[in-house]
Amino acid sequence: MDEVIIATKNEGKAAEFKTMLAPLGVKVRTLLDFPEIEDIEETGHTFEENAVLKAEETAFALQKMVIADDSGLSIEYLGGKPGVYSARYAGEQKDDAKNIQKVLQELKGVPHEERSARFHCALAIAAPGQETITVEGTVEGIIAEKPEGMGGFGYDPIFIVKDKGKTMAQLTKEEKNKISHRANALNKLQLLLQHEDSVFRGNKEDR
Ligand SMILES: O=c1[nH]c(=O)c2ncn([C@@H]3O[C@H](COP(=O)(O)OP(=O)(O)OP(=O)(O)O)[C@@H](O)[C@H]3O)c2[nH]1
Ligand SMILES: [Mg+2]
Repeated sequence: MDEVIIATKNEGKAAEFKTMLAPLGVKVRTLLDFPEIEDIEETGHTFEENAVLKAEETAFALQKMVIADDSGLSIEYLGGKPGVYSARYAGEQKDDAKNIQKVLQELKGVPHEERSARFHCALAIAAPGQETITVEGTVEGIIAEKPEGMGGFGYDPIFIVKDKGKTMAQLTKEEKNKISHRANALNKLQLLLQHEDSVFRGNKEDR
């Protein structure tokens, strides 16, 4: 494999995949390099369903193997919201600052011990004529009272990583890319792809 296509238009995700895949020496391209591919409607009810939709539609359109990422934040107190609606939680225009404000407003006055949250990342790898494979990674956290830190993207400034006591946006890129939901999912996928021949033979029973 000398090239990987990530079916995302999210610049934050694209940058993280490029950094995390750099040690493999493969060229990483994203949908930012294929502007002709239109937005894919994310009609699934789970991160996994949406990752599969994005991966399969893009693999079909490009006739190549692609990886898609569907990810988001689940907050226990909000019954799992914003969940699969994370990108557009505060409105159709994806706006990270407005999404953060909406979450903080909804958690106003909620005590620290009831602010548990989890980031999810579902990855799907699809190729024309082959069975799609999915993996999921998570990381546990607590929603902060106010945004802290300048790194990352999305909800990172309000997500205190449980094991670090800092927000995801206060971690260095290297630290985030070691412990993030996306890093966990990608590690699982890499383990599977080490057996690429059998995985891509196309039959689950073979694995
Ligand atoms: O603080 C964060 N740190 C992260 O590491 C992270 N990963 C995902 N998210 C949030 O979840 C949405 C994904 O939605 P999503 O999977 O549909 O992606 P997207 O619509 O932005 O791009 P695409 O990949 O679909 O093209 C994003 O927009 C973010 O709001 C994150 N927030
Ligand atoms: Mg999306």
